[in-house]
Amino acid sequence: MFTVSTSPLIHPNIRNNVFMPRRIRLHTSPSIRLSIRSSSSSSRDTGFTCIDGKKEAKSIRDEIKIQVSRMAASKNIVPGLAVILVGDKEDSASYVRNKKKACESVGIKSVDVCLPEDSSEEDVLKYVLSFNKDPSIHGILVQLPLPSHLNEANILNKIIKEKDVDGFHPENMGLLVMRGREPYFVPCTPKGCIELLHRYNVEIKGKRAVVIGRSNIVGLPVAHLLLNEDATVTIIHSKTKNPEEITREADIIIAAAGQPNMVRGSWIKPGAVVIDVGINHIEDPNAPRGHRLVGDVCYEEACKVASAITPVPGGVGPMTIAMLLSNTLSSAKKFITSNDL
Ligand SMILES: NC(=O)C1=CN([C@@H]2O[C@H](COP(=O)(O)OP(=O)(O)OC[C@H]3O[C@@H](n4cnc5c(N)ncnc54)[C@H](OP(=O)(O)O)[C@@H]3O)[C@@H](O)[C@H]2O)C=CC1
Ligand SMILES: Nc1nc(=O)c2c([nH]1)NC[C@@H]1CN(c3ccc(C(=O)N[C@@H](CCC(=O)O)C(=O)O)cc3)C=[N+]21
Repeated sequence: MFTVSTSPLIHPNIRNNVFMPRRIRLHTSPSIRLSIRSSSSSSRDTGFTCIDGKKEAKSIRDEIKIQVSRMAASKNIVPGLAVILVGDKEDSASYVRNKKKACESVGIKSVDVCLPEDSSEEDVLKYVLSFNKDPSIHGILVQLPLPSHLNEANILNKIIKEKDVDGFHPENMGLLVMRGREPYFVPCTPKGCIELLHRYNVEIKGKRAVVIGRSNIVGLPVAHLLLNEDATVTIIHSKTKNPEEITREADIIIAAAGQPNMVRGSWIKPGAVVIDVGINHIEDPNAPRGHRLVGDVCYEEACKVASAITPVPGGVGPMTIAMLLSNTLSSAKKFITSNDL
């Protein structure tokens, strides 16, 4: 069960450079008594809290917008993000569109390169190397997954770590998992998950956390972030036997398996906090376009057992984009500092 703290909302364990820069932490989310499931940011009587990622992401964007305009006024520098998309997968294209819109909303310059599906590694690398050198670009993102003929590692390794706002470069990942070291950038989705826990005042230290999934993008880095926050962490993957027995022990569950509705109500300890990272399109003849988005957690069941849960959509997804903007802004700040030296 979680201990209660009403104020301050800023978590005492936060490590400045790893999560949001302190000045961006101006949030005013409700402090929740997760342990007794009584007070709530939602209107339900049960004490259940729907963790509003959309709202938190908006407040982060508002703060970033202020900082971007100050940077433009005082230093004449506009943070720049380059996104490379190879192929025409609809969900990738839609993510890139959302990100572009978010950049525009805060005044970050966004440069998109859309390459055909049959592009060679050299075609992609040409852009990566050119953005590496471009002083107006502070962050580079290569949209994943890449078409199967391309070697993802070869391409991601070529993004210089100072512009690796996705945090996927092996050096950044290495620094993330080493004790006492800090990466240049923390991957956006994991960072967004932890940021939501902080913003809703969920205590992590000493709690049992279970992460479902061990991918480089989500599962593995989020497990290390939880460990850095002194949680006791267990990772479940596709070969794990009886996962529900493990999740039932968890105070915090982070589900990132890409399996629609995998986590049932019966998998969750009463009062646990559940972060649902999954983005799954399922067919639904009643939905406007014949399909709808669901997470990895069966929300209808989970909300009867958990004390708090992120919805899909409107949970982790918008936070991922907000963290990308935050990483891009920090990169531009570091660029200014290094040029001032
Ligand atoms: N909201 C957001 O901002 C984001 C959402 N996503 C979503 O999160 C989900 C995960 O993404 P990603 O990490 O990239 O996916 P991957 O497919 O790369 O990894 C999935 C992980 O889940 C594990 N897994 C798969 N099936 C099961 C199962 N039945 N039981 C236990 N573990 C299982 C896999 O295990 P193994 O290693 O053994 O194969 C693997 O480690 C997807 O739905 C994706 O769309 C992703 C990024 C951002
Ligand atoms: N290099 C790279 N970096 C990534 O961070 C990355 C990636 N590749 N490839 C794909 C995944 C997926 N991902 C999402 C981001 C936001 C939403 C998002 O905003 N979702 C909205 C819903 C959007 C909709 O309605 O389709 C929500 O959950 O509310 C979803 C998914 C980032 N990824």
